[in-house]
Amino acid sequence: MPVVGPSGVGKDSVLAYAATELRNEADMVFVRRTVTRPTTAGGEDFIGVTEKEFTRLVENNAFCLHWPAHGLHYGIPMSASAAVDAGKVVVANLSRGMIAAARERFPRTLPIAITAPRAIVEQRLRSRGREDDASIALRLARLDAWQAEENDLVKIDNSGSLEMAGMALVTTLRGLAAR
Ligand SMILES: Nc1ncnc2c1ncn2[C@@H]1O[C@H](COP(=O)(O)OP(=O)(O)O)[C@@H](O)[C@H]1O
Ligand SMILES: O=P(O)(O)OC[C@H]1O[C@H](OP(=O)(O)OP(=O)(O)O)[C@H](O)[C@@H]1O
Repeated sequence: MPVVGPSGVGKDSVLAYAATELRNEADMVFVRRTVTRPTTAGGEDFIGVTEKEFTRLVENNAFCLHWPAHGLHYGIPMSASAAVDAGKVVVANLSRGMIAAARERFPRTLPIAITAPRAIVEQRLRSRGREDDASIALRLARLDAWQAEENDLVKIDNSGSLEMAGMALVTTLRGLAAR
């Protein structure tokens, strides 16, 4: 299931909360993304590769979905596709622009949109401290890149505590696993 929303809204934090809460549930898989960012950058648990390595992985069909955004490349490993085939609920931080591709490849896709007002997103990007001003500007420029179709997704408000949004994601995922 794609977890989407603008950079800085809290997708990785909410995902990490849910992953911890659901760690003993064998039918849930939280995907580790491959990103062209140094592994030392911190934040989400990701596989850091160079641009060259990423291109090689694309050529070798190592990703079921991949996309560029704010100067980086992001990939979802093919193992995620195998987990979907095995009937697991597979959860990954995705670009909003990849929802259509995800739906095409995985018909049961239900996007989960994490939301918060602009001022909160901006403040979170700054306090995260991982990006410089230029990188933050690229992320803020994409804030309104996409408007959710109300019927086609689940929305989770992350303007309050992480626990509230995290538990909302846990409840949503448990509901999907029970379908
Ligand atoms: N509910 C919350 N309350 C306070 N801070 C939050 C909350 N959710 C996320 N954050 C903080 O906001 C920043 C951006 O969150 P992150 O999970 O990296 O966002 P994204 O994955 O959407 O880019 C991080 O520093 C994180 O600790
Ligand atoms: O097309 P968009 O919906 O704007 O998304 C662009 C990228 O930003 C999001 O990642 P994330 O927020 O994790 O990026 P960051 O950690 O590099 O800021 C999302 O998962 C994409 O990789």
